[in-house]
Amino acid sequence: MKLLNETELLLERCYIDGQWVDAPARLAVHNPATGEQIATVPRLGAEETRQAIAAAERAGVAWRALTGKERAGYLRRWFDLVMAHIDPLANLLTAEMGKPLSEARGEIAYGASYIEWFAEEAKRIYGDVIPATQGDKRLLTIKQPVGVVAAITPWNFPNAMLARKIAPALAAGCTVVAKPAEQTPLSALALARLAAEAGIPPGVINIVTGDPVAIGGELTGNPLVRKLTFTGSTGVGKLLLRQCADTVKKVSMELGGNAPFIVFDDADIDAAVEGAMVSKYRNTGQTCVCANRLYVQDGVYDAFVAKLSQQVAALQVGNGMQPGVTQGPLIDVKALAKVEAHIADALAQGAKVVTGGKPHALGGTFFEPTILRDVTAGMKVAQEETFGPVAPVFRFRDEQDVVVQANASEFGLAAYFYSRDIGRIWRVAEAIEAGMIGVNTGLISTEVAPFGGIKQSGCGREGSRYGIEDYLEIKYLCLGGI
Ligand SMILES: NC(=O)c1ccc[n+]([C@@H]2O[C@H](COP(=O)([O-])OP(=O)(O)OC[C@H]3O[C@@H](n4cnc5c(N)ncnc54)[C@H](O)[C@@H]3O)[C@@H](O)[C@H]2O)c1
Ligand SMILES: O=C[C@H](O)CS(=O)(=O)O
Repeated sequence: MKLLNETELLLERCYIDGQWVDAPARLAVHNPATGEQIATVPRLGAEETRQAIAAAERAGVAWRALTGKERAGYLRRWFDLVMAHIDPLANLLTAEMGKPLSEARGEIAYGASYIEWFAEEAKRIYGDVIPATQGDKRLLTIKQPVGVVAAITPWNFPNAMLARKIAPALAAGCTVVAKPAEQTPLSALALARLAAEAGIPPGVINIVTGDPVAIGGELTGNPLVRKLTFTGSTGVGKLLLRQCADTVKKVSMELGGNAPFIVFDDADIDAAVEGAMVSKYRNTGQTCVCANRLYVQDGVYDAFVAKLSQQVAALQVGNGMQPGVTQGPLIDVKALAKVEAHIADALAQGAKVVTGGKPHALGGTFFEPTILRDVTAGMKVAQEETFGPVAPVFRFRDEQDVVVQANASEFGLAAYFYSRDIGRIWRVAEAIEAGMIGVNTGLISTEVAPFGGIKQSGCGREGSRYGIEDYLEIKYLCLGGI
């Protein structure tokens, strides 16, 4: 296997129809830890997107004609190449997004696990033979690829969110035109470089960087695109849903979250603190499944806050490339301003800072890991996704009270709770309105389980044996005259 170095994986051109495409108009890519410009990529628009869609349409003819096993072979080689390049890919990811290198390596392996998973699922796309109701008929179904898929992805997991979309699409026989977030295009371009190295034919994967509105307008309006898969904020998701309506596209939406994290008085408090740390502060609190609201029963509230505070104090804030750093910078000044606004709003309504609460002494977009106590439902930290290292800790009285509080959100992506009472575990797991629930754990994401939300956190599922269905159409065949 030929290994590419970091320079070969740092692409500053788009990938369309197997060609690396340049353009004079540029988008700058910055390292959020230092503010330095690390690269520029083409600022493309609707015309180049049209060309990419046409290329995907052309490539789809041969790609869908392959057997599932043949497509699996390509995906397997791509997986092997991604894992063989985990170090340069992680360096690129940390440079453009800021997360600590250890988390970046974890993300590369996590994204690759979806490629591996769907390399296997590609061989298991089954139809049905249906018992006919008339003697001269034979009924069956077959599953066929949707066609050209548009993928739009966020900056917080620039590798894994794209792999989680391209892998099932290609496994199903679809082709893809993807637009990564303008803050973090390099991971997507590096993935495409390795896909080309794996022999995935030109036009099967296309990466377009540039003006999100112009590119998104073409991806959602072009009738050749038969499906949109989006991961990002609920606001943008709603806009894209509306834009897809005119051509009635299939859609998958992985949107915002506001996860409740509940600690009952019968919980293992040390385990709950450990779970809160990973759920709240992973990726510096910039994940869609982060604990956004921590609810602790009255009897263990003070003990939990004290233990959590000790753990938070041990977090190391800094440049993600430095050994030992566990909290990187926020992605940009807009994200920093939102965190500050949420804290100011909470303090104005009576909350107290237990630890942190202000921008870090390092400056830039670094922020002190924060715990707030005595918070209430009317605060922004309860109603909105903070998307930063802030843990607001709410009190609650009893099971019924906390389920009502937890469900008082338009979001329903992830939720977590800690209890050692099996009856309570079943009652609360069935009552909480979320697509995914962690019970006595703060880390739930895996390629083998269905990832996705309900309510305004989205529709569809990624990963698991369900994830490929969103890229397939079921065709019913009725054979008469038998
Ligand atoms: N549910 C999930 O799996 C999941 C995963 C990661 C992030 N998210 C959510 O994403 C949000 C943070 O990511 P973000 O700030 O990148 O979200 P965002 O919605 O601002 O951007 C996401 C993507 O949409 C693009 N975009 C923005 N406006 C667009 C438009 N008008 N037309 C077309 N494309 C457009 C952006 O360029 C980016 O590529 C949070 O709300 C987080 O919860 C959800
Ligand atoms: O932020 C969104 C990601 O989906 C988080 S996870 O890595 O899949 O848990």
